[in-house]
Amino acid sequence: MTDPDPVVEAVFDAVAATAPEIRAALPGRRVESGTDNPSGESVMAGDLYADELLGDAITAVDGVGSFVSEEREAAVDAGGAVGDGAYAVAIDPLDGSSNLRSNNAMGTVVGVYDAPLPATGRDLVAAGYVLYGPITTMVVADESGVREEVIERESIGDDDGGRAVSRSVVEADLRLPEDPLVYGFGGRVPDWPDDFTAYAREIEDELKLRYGGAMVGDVNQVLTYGGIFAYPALVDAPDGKLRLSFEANPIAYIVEKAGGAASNGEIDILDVEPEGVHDRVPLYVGNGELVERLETALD
Ligand SMILES: O=P(O)(O)OC[C@H]1O[C@](O)(COP(=O)(O)O)[C@@H](O)[C@@H]1O
Ligand SMILES: [Mg+2]
Ligand SMILES: [Mg+2]
Repeated sequence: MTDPDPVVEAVFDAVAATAPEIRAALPGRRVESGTDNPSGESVMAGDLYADELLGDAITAVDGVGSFVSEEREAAVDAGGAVGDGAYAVAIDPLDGSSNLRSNNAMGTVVGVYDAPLPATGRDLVAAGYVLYGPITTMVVADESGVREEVIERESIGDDDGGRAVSRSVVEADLRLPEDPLVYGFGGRVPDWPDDFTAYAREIEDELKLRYGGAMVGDVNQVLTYGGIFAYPALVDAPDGKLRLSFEANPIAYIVEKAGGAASNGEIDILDVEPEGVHDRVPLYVGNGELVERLETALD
């Protein structure tokens, strides 16, 4: 067992401390902000708020040299030299924010890289996500494995401004169950390529559909019950929808550390070479056997 990296721990302390604040701020931020992000998608008020809070909290961590967000065009210089003692932290501040209006699950995704971005997922030293479900949980993966914590506000007293947060580890060694149960595939079925549709038809016969429209929630179901999540290549969008640096790489890192696999349809997600920090990539992630079958089906 390797000792925890203090910078990684401080990053996830910052994320955990921010999570209840983000959650508490959502009720008044279920509307569009009027701006588009670098991926050309409409930004919700909740996206902007989460991005600001997390940006402030993460850039304040000693040992973070650079902060990059799905909602920002350029990296924020946080002080240290990335790759030379400092890390680059990439976030999707609010994942699944189209679920804000319908009050369904959402998340925050975090990747800690030891190389300047864009970098491959092999440069991740840790990754995690917060899931704003009926309870707030945080899953963190690093070299030593994957754990799940429950995050709660400890007190709403005046002394601490309501900011004290407790973290309880509820699963110290999270592993993907061997027998898969659920699947969730994004995109409109008519937009799926024929080879993926054929694969989906097989999976529909074997597993139970669970799709909530937030990658973090859908992947968390796969981690809990076993199965496969995909946001596939689409006929008119061969790179799919999800972003490599902020979404696919951190999720691939977590699921692989939990004993599963992640692919872009051809190779391990973690080996995909990015051209830019906002690149998109198809993502197929879950039990190894299901991901291998998918790769064969897309040959
Ligand atoms: O609405 P669709 O097409 O099902 O897309 C859902 C996917 O888009 C996302 O919401 C994209 O993430 P953002 O909300 O961070 O842009 C994923 O969480 C989810 O898997
Ligand atoms: Mg997202
Ligand atoms: Mg987002």
